[in-house]
Amino acid sequence: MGRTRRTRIKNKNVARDLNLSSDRDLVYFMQWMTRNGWSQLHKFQVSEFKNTGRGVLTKESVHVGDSLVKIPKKLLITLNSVSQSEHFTKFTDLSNRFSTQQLLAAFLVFQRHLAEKSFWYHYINSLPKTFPIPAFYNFSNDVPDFLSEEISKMLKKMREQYEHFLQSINKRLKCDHCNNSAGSIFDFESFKWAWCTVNSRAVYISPDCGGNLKFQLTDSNCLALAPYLDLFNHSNSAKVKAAVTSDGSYEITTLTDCKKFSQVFINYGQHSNLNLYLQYGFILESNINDVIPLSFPSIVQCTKKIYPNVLNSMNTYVNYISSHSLLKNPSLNLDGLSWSANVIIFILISSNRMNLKSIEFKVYSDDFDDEDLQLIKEIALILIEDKRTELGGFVNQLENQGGALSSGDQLLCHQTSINLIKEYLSILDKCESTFH
Ligand SMILES: C[S@@+](CC[C@H](N)C(=O)[O-])C[C@H]1O[C@@H](n2cnc3c(N)ncnc32)[C@H](O)[C@@H]1O
Repeated sequence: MGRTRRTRIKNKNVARDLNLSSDRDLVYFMQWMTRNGWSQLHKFQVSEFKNTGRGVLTKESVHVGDSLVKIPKKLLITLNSVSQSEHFTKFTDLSNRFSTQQLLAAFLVFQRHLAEKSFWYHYINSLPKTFPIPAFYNFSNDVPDFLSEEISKMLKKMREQYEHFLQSINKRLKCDHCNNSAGSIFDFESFKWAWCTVNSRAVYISPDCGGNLKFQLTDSNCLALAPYLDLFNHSNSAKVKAAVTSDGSYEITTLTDCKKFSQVFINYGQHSNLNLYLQYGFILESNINDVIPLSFPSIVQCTKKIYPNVLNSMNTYVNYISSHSLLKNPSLNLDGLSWSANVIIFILISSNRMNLKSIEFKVYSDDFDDEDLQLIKEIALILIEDKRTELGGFVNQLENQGGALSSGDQLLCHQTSINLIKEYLSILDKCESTFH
């Protein structure tokens, strides 16, 4: 192959991303950051990537130990910023207790409504208008139960925080800026946008960094929005260190190298795909942190296929399982069964052959003999086959629904739910292979 053609093919693979540095909102945003004490530490360029959407590309090599970003204290939105805003605090009844996320979200709603009058105007303009997060689209009716339960929980939390905030403000009080009432400024749609912004973009800070607060909190004050840092996407292979420097800046140092002209990732933490989907609206292929959650009834149902009487003699054992938190997060994963799934199956199949003391001894000494392991394996293979059938059905059902959706992020959210389940199917194959 000639050199020119080889180069062209190589470039085709790397150069699919779109340079966003001349995007008007981003230009104003960077200018505002610079005016307020921020400076670019590397030749970074905000770009649109084919697989991950908007993120940060580096035009030079970045090495272990390099600082990626340093966001000045003045540009961080913390509860201290919220506390200091008299415009905002005058609406709220300070005898109430709030959560950090609730206050940051409400503050963002208020700042967005101030438009050009807000110090954060250019930051707010740089934020996405919609999110490919299932709770943002109220997807809970169109997806399998295990997903809709999680989405409903998230929606419920968001709703409750909104309702509670609304009850804690003087709704009739007029805003000095626009003369509208507080009740009309803090509408649910704006709150939902702000809540999803905080949920998918806030970083953890030490509670001490928040300063003196006017508010009483229901949690520890440990979240902040960090403009520009929140343009970095996540990868499991990225390793970073976060620290608040002596001048109060929020600094991220990379513990992995980044090649010239590649995307610079940070790490949001060790999340399963379900968690990534619910909180951030994306999933990772072959995610090492991924697991397929199992419900206790589904384990019992599969066990009954070989041991039909299993539940009849089991009240003591079920109590034992519940009281020892063994029901916590049973799952299938790339290495087989999680510890709790293993133990639940073992207890279920042993209830007719052993007394509780012997079972307990085996569970806590992890002393399963070949016969035990063979019996557990038989149930595990049934569980895997059942899950495969169930998940295959969900994929078909979701693929048939896709046509009715129109908006970009809504479609993306729908496609991600299909990809999540397809990833589960591939985990099942790997999980099964550990038993052969
Ligand atoms: C902190 S923001 C990162 C910047 C964001 N992409 C933007 O355009 O502003 C987090 C959001 O970025 C997206 N994201 C982050 N990492 C991703 C990844 N590896 N693949 C796909 N989307 C990702 C998700 O939409 C997530 O909710």
